[in-house]
Amino acid sequence: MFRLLRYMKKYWYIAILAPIFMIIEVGMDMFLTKYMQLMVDDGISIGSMDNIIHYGLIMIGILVLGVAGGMLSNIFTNISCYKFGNDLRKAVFTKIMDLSIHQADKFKTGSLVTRVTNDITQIQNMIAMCLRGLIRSASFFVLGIIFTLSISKNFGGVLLVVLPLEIVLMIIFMAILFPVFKKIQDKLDKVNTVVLENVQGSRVVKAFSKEQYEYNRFVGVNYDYTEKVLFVSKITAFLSPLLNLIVYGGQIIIYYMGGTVIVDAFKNGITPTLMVGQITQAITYITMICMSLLMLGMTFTMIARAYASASRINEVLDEKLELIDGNLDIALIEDKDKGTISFEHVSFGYPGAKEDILKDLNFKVKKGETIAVVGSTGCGKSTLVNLMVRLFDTKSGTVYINGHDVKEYKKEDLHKIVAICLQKAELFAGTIEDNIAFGKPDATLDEIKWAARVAQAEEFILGKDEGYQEVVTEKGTSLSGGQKQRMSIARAILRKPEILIFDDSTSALDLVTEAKLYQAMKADLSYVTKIIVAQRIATAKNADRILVLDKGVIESFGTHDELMENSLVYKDIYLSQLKREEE
Ligand SMILES: Nc1ncnc2c1ncn2[C@@H]1O[C@H](COP(=O)(O)OP(=O)(O)OP(=O)(O)O)[C@@H](O)[C@H]1O
Repeated sequence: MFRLLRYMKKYWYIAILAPIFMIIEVGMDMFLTKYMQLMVDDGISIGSMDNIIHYGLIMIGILVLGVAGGMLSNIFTNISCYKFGNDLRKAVFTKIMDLSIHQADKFKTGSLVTRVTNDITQIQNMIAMCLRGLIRSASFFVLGIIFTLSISKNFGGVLLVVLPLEIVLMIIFMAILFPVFKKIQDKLDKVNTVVLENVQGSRVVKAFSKEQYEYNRFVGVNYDYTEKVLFVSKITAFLSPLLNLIVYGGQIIIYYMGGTVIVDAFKNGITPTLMVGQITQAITYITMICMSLLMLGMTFTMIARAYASASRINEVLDEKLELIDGNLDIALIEDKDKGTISFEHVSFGYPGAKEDILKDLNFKVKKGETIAVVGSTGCGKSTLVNLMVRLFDTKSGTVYINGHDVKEYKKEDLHKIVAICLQKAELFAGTIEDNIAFGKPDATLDEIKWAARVAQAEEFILGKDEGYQEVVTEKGTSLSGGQKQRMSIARAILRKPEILIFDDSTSALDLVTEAKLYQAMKADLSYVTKIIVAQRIATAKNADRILVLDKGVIESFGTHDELMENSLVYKDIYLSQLKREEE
């Protein structure tokens, strides 16, 4: 956990002011109690109005200083803690963005959300508690003991009984509670995971009428989480009254001891060594000491909870990045290599899978060529193109883009050269213009319109009430599947990459629109190398060459006519689709 405190380093000068002002507040509280005693014993008891006014004015001054100290302490605590939380959240988020897809899958989305939000809040609260509460409680505790003993050494005996009892009680409670904190965070992960899955997949849930099933799943994980949290609150609910019992016990003993001294003095006609005000003062201190011990206990509970959260955050921060950027200067890429792709002995398998999905692939693509990738579903087409944008690294062999191993590139540079349009069109909350300009925020409206025109999106965009300014939701519910695909195509085109990849990105377009799209791309993007993953032979047929994947290997690679002659797999797919169309 201490490692995470490095994010506090920048704000140490603000953080240090919080306990300083807190000590002022505590000091003033102590003095206030002292002046209350003087007010009783040296003012009210002897009927001196002058002393009452004198002590009253001092008490007002002390109060003002105490309140100011408390307020400033709160302000500095909050500033430093929120800034710490902000920086830590940024660091964890950045790390999450750098994780490979396998690594993100390993943590699960719901758990990553809990870590960035709730876990960081736990640490933030713990630091606030330490800056304010720990210093406050520790000061009250130490000063309380000193002030109590300064009234009468005999009260030390009361502390010797009360404090060990309280400490033992708290140790028992902590031992019960500490192991539960990690479990609470894990249960919260599960709640977040189910919520996220349902928000992301709400259409599927509705389409399959699985609302009740999903509701039951949510109720299950929510119940588990609530059970754990309730367990902690039930235990804590016992702690407070039990501690109060000990405090009241201590107060009764003090009343008894103090009362005995005063009564004995009256009986013997001598001046008592203790005054009424001092007994009240001792009672206040004993309560203060016990309460501060309770607060210390609470602080340790928060430290334990934050410790569990910190280890979950460190798991993310310590995750060794799989995809480390290279340092290639893309300005040095030779013109003859631009727009080329080459796979040399490339094999790839997903972690944990028994067999490789891609086995020893070798092929080259020239600048400006249009290559279609076909094959049965699940044969590895998306995996193949994902290797070109380095969403994963190969298990063996090398993928060359523009003549350089993809590992040599900085991710940002590689994605300037290669743009991919993923199978599932993802939109973000914002206008149509924002969504198209996502990959090139400085694009002019003319460029955006050009990209939309090539992507065959202009017509439907202009049909919207607000045109390019029409607001779409994150899930793009106001757009059809084909419209979303065309926006996502426009987004990739706008970047004017050297290599453009469509991963089954036109599956929702009718054949006429698809043909128009490829025609427009041929006219406006002839210099761009295009890789088109396609299910439909009608899409693949017009490509310069077609790569047929089968059982992880390249079954054949050639033009439509060549493949119709030489490739059994291609011919099979072609004939089955033709038959389906005829039927
Ligand atoms: N993240 C992953 N982890 C483990 N296995 C995966 C992962 N992604 C895909 N696979 C598996 O790898 C294989 C190839 O998947 P891929 O998506 O590349 O196939 P595809 O040919 O594009 O399929 P489709 O035509 O249906 O889109 C499939 O068997 C799939 O189950």
